[in-house]
Amino acid sequence: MSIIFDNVTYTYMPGTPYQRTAIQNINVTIRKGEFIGIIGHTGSGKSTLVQHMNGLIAPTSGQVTIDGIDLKSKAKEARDARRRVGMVFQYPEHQLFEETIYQDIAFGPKNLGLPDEETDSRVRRAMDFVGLDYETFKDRSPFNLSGGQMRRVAIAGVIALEPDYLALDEPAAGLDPRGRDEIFGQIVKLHEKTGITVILVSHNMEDVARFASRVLVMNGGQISLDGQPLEIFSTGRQELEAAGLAVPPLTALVDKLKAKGLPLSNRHLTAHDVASEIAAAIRGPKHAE
Ligand SMILES: Nc1ncnc2c1ncn2[C@@H]1O[C@H](COP(=O)(O)OP(=O)(O)OP(=O)(O)O)[C@@H](O)[C@H]1O
Repeated sequence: MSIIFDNVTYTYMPGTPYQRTAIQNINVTIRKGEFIGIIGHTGSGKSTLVQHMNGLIAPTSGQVTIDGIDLKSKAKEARDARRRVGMVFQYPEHQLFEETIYQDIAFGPKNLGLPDEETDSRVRRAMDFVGLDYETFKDRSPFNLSGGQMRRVAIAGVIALEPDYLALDEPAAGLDPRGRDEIFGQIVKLHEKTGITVILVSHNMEDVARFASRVLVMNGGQISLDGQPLEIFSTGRQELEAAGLAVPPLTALVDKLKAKGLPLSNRHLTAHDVASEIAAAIRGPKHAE
């Protein structure tokens, strides 16, 4: 069970003066249950890559398959496969439009033709996952909420479709630190409880180091690094900098982690330790955790 990119290249507006190849010869397998972070400089191809995952755009050449099904196919099974990937875009709250929070979250399941009872239980489960109390919020307008709450409603709408894969493009963009923590806390909880595969695009290396068990670094439309957070943020440092990404000094961190005898393959310890050390390096010794 996986999403497989087989030699995928995508060119915007081919044959025009504006032609632009955004991703090139991408070969990557996203296995079920992974929590993948995708980082890279502006314009490196992150969004283009992610939009292939639910067939929103189709490769100019190469193939994307989900659980063995070619997404480009017109067959019903390909449509079903595309639905297995929930997509949360930047500022998803801009897509809220119903009068109540309930109606907004129920929109997707209803559109799938699910019976009211099933729709209702999905709305309840989705609200629970994003930490919105059903009775308190169901009849409220989605437009009288804080930025973080609005975003949670939007994410609940995607979760209510019960996808196997969840791709999020900068889900915390524009939120304050509390809002960021809320959103990421809910995503991590969802991942841990349901085993949903998460693909997280972010400019924020701290977030990626904290939550992802695998990191892909995009540079010039290609995947220049693919590995565990500790490898990427330490040994991959030169490549990160070549990709225009500023990385806090980590040599000391790596030595420290090695001295602690942390198993480099332990994803929780590794990712969490890297994150808190990065946070400490950024904030300075005064606020070190
Ligand atoms: N709709 C489009 N039409 C033409 N070119 C596009 C389009 N969308 C993206 N591009 C170009 O494709 C390349 C990759 O863009 P993409 O949005 O995938 O990068 P990104 O890494 O997600 O960037 P950001 O971090 O700014 O969101 C860029 O050069 C961009 O200008």
